[in-house]
Amino acid sequence: MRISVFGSGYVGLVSGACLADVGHEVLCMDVDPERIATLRAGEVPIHEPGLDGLIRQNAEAGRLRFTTDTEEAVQFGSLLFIAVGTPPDEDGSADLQYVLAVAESIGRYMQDYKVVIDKSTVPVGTADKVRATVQAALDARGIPLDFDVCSNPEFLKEGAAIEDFTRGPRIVVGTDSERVREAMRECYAPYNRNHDKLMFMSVRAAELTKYAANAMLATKISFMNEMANLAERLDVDIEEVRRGIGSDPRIGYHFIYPGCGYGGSCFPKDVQALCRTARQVDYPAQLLEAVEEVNNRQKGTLFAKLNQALDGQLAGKTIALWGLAFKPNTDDMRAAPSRTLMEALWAAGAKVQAYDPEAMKECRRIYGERDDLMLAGDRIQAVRGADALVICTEWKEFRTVDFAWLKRELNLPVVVDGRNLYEPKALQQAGLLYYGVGRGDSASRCVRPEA
Ligand SMILES: NC(=O)C1=CN([C@@H]2O[C@H](COP(=O)(O)OP(=O)(O)OC[C@H]3O[C@@H](n4cnc5c(N)ncnc54)[C@H](O)[C@@H]3O)[C@@H](O)[C@H]2O)C=CC1
Ligand SMILES: O=C(O)[C@H]1O[C@H](OP(=O)(O)OP(=O)(O)OC[C@H]2O[C@@H](n3ccc(=O)[nH]c3=O)[C@H](O)[C@@H]2O)[C@H](O)[C@@H](O)[C@@H]1O
Repeated sequence: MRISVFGSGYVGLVSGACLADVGHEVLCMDVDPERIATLRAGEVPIHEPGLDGLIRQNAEAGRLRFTTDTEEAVQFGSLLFIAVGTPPDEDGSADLQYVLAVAESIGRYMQDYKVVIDKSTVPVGTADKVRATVQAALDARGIPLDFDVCSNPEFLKEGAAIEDFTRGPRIVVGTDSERVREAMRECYAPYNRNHDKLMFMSVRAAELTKYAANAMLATKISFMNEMANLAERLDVDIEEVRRGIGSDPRIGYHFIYPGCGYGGSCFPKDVQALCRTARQVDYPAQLLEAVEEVNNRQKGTLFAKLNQALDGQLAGKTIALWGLAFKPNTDDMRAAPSRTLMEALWAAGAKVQAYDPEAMKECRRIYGERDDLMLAGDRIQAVRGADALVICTEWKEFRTVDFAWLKRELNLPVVVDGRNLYEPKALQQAGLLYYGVGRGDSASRCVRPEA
């Protein structure tokens, strides 16, 4: 099939490359000329494991192309995927301007029947707005052309995006049209061989399914962070509790890792947008509002622990920071807990020596050159001369540490572990003061972020 993808970010590029890989002819379009030039030069503007190779192979095979030409992209595909950003508006609701700009272009340039597919995460009712926008542009041209709009939300995770796209448990399609059902069956047939993963439903149900999935996962995390904070005050190790509840298949082990709060481009904005939708229909979503509140508080927890460990004497101190990305295997720092921590440390007059395996360039782009930020070449350099160490991201290379070495390097023997990577006893035996999240042995050192 001929497929155009509007928006060549995480979702657009991964979807485009994966669909090309199973034999479709794909044209990825983006309004950012630099991004398209980079892609045409054979480079990938984001860090996503496996994506470089997939793009290269399919571009070389001529199945995957890139353009900034909207008209060409509208006319190329019979399936037009919208995968542009839906950032939060000032009031927290999803900003649909990019989605509707694509819809307007589709109406302006289409010459024959198209299936318009909303892959961006959009509030319930957006497909109607997309349909109205395409129709208005067609009406302005005075051309009666047929088209359908469906919802096909994306559930991939950054860092495992290709695996999630190609082997995800379900493909949700919201439509009431048989013609669309057939087109989507054909599009996803190569991913739908062993058992039928396609789930057809109403457009509005598909739109809400996406928010409900993210809200559920975010709720699990905030719930566990709440339990961790409680465990800390009750002298219980939350890691024992996590294993205890995860073994119940009704609960499961996924998404119950306590930590320094969820970040990324999606959970924070999607929980906020769903709260906003709820308020618009006069239903204050108390649970969701609390999920967000707990998360915001949790993001302050590392600073609070460090501040307490250093008796409020952060001014002039140098803090080593391992992990800048909002999670491992990505360079993405959007809403990352590391940013909340660094900004609080700077405000308190401390310096940061940071290292991340992938996000150094992104950190430099966000914060530029500053006297209170040293970007280290590796984790060892980040620790050298520092007073204390904080871990914000659970990259594999941070899991194994010689604690005796760490004790020798740090001026003060303080380690704040925002991802519970270590066994408290091992650090304590090495003479380090260990602060995890909800760890029994550090229970006496529980800290209220707001304190
Ligand atoms: N990042 C993720 O892991 C996931 C994101 N989503 C959703 O998918 C959507 C896209 O997210 P990302 O790929 O992360 O965004 P992104 O910010 O990485 O990429 C969006 C791209 O769209 C381009 N763009 C903006 N206006 C355009 C237009 N009129 N025509 C063509 N391109 C245009 C931008 O230049 C940018 O390159 C969002 O709604 C997001 O919530 C859904 C699942 C996973
Ligand atoms: O809509 C989206 O964009 C995507 O949002 C999330 O994916 P992503 O944000 O890439 O990353 P996650 O692995 O879900 O992690 C999000 C945040 O939660 C944190 N987290 C995750 C799991 C956990 O147990 N504890 C925890 O604190 C991570 O550290 C990270 O900061 C969802 O997992 C995807 O299914 C969804 O498609």
